[in-house]
Amino acid sequence: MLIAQQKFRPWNGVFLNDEFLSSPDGARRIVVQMMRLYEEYSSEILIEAPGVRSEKDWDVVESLLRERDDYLLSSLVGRDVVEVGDDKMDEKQIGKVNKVEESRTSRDDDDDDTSGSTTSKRRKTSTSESTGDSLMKSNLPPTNLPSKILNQAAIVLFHSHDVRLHDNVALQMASHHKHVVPVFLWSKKEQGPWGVRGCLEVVLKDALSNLDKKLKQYNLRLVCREGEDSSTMLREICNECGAGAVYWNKEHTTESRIREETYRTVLQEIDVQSIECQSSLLYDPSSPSLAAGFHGGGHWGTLMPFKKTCEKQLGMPRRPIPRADTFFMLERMKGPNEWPASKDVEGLNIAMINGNEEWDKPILDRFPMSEDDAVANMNTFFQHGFAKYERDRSRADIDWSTSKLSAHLRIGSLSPNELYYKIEDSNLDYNDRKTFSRRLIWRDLAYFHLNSFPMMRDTSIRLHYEQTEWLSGEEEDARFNAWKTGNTGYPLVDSGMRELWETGWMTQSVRMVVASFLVEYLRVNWVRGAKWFHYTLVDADSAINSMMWQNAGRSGIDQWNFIMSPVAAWQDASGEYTKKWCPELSKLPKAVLHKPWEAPTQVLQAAGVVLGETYPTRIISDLKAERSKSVEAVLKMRRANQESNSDRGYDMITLPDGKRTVVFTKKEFRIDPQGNVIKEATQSKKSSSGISKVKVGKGRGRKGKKALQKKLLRQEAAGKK
Ligand SMILES: Cc1cc2nc3c(=O)[nH]c(=O)nc-3n(C[C@H](O)[C@H](O)[C@H](O)COP(=O)(O)OP(=O)(O)OC[C@H]3O[C@@H](n4cnc5c(N)ncnc54)[C@H](O)[C@@H]3O)c2cc1C
Repeated sequence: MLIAQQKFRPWNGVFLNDEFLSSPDGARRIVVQMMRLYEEYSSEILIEAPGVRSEKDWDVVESLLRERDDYLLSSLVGRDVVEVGDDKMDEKQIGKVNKVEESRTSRDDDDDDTSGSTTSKRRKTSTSESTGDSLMKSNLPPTNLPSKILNQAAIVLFHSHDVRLHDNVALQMASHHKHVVPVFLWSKKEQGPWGVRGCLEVVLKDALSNLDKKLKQYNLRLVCREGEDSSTMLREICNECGAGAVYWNKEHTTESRIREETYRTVLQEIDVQSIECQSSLLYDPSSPSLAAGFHGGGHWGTLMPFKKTCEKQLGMPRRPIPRADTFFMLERMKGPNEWPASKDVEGLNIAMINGNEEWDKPILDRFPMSEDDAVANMNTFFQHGFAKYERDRSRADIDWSTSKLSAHLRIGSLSPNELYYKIEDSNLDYNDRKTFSRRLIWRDLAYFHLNSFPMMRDTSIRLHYEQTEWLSGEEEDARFNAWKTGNTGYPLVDSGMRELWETGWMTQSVRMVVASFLVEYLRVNWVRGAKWFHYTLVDADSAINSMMWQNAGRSGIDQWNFIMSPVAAWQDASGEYTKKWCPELSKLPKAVLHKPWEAPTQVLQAAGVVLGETYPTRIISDLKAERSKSVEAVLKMRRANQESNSDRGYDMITLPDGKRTVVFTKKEFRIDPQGNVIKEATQSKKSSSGISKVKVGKGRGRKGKKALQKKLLRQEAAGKK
């Protein structure tokens, strides 16, 4: 009717060409073309109210917007898109589960780490924020559901790794539906020992509450349900909303994999699509495939080979969705006509504080958990710490020596892709930014390890290390209790453990000191330390935590090739850190602050310190003797497991595909077939694997030595295949 009216009584000053006036299809084509053009130039479209009066009119507008978006996606992503809204599409083609994988951009150049500056130039040319361009970089796959399903509600599940609206792939994908229902399902029972508990509950609750507030700004909300079994709740909520699809971001943990499998089954039973996305890591940890043996410049599953493999096999990480796009998505998104029943976030049985203790306050004061807080935190770090990260990152006494973004990354209030490209697009020289950038690859690596060894949270990856003898009984309990309460008598260790208890956080270098102390000197099994950390950390992440504890406990893919001294305390060169967390020592001079037992009596008196009264005496005093016992325990276990010993005395482990591989093993643990520690000044003439005689001792530079060691390992790995 409108076309006929415009043909015969056109509005003044409005030109409509013949194609537009020829038919509704012609008009639609022109409108979509114009919308594309606006979108390309980032112009916002205002929809005039008199023209859109009813639900039906609005449906037309939405279908136009979808058509525009799908065109942009198909042309930019450069692949065939199933027409959104094409009901003729055979529904069987859709498949019950649409796995939304990271799409892969091929890179034929090898990103050698040393060539970082050229890489950075190449990356920096591609930072245009124009919508279409960024959609291409973000590589979001188009939704390929027929309009029948798109016209039904989509449920978007939020868990504990993706509590954000921006750069949330599941939410972005679901936004193609007519109605969207954001949902959080909480089952305390399903958490288990490595799920959300302790301090993590505090930050999760705050993040959920802030998410709900933000959604309300867009007339949306977070529907929260609580019960024993989340899949039953999911089924109920799907039925109540008449949902056509459920979207979620995979969490990549051992328990989430089981839960997601149950969801898929339940949804299939009620004929609802499950759409799984990936948004909490740079790469899906099940995607890269590492060959056994000495691989790409390092042992299996270590950082640089992993990074290079990901880049080669999967391309560079996905670019984040531009913030403007998130805004427009939320502006357009509509909730259901009637919202399903929901609990308040505050009413959920998460981090319930009994009594007046308010132990959550210092945690939330330090780590407020909204998306805005995450961005503010990130920006402050980039202003004050980023440029000095290479130099200061081990210092616990310098503010912003590290980013303190771990809780946001863990809960997902900050997208790792956003942080990654904030680093990569910065003006900082490659050598000044590379370590910080690699921290995000470490995160991914931890999930790769967990994906490969699901039992690693409490069982040694080097399985034979399960036989290591640790301290036991009352002595073990006494040492462990002193450690966890910050009463070991070693000020740096106690400062770290007190900071952890009070605020849920410690910088990495102090985490290493306390972990090393527990394992190497107190001789307590690393699993107890890992459990305590998991309970007390704001960033408790069962993949990263166990990777680090396994390495500290020597049974991981890596072994720390150093021992952190509890006394040297270069992490607290000024002493301010210890003075803050052990205030009873604050009047001690710096020279004895980290070893008060060495202070003369008058110095202690002047500082008001009475060891054993105002501050504990040392729980162990002969550090050297304790360390020797630790080394002896490992050697004893290794001697009893010669079949896991390579020709050069390295540990061998079995990979998930059944292949055996060599993993780095500290020199002090390398033994020959007779069980003697290998003294490695000169390699033996020719080992059974055919390694030729090479001098690796004196007379070669550090680089030369490293190169030779690599060569030997390569030869060895080749021999083992
Ligand atoms: C024994 C031990 C246990 C740990 N447990 C956890 C844990 O449960 N959760 C956790 O997030 N980190 C853990 N870490 C790693 C690291 O200590 C923290 O990520 C870091 O201290 C957080 O502070 P930040 O955000 O200022 O880090 P930054 O130095 O600013 O690093 C930026 C981000 O990179 C990631 N990252 C940094 N270091 C590592 C690492 N070694 N491995 C993987 N990712 C890393 C984190 O997400 C971090 O937020 C552990 C380290 C040790 C030694």
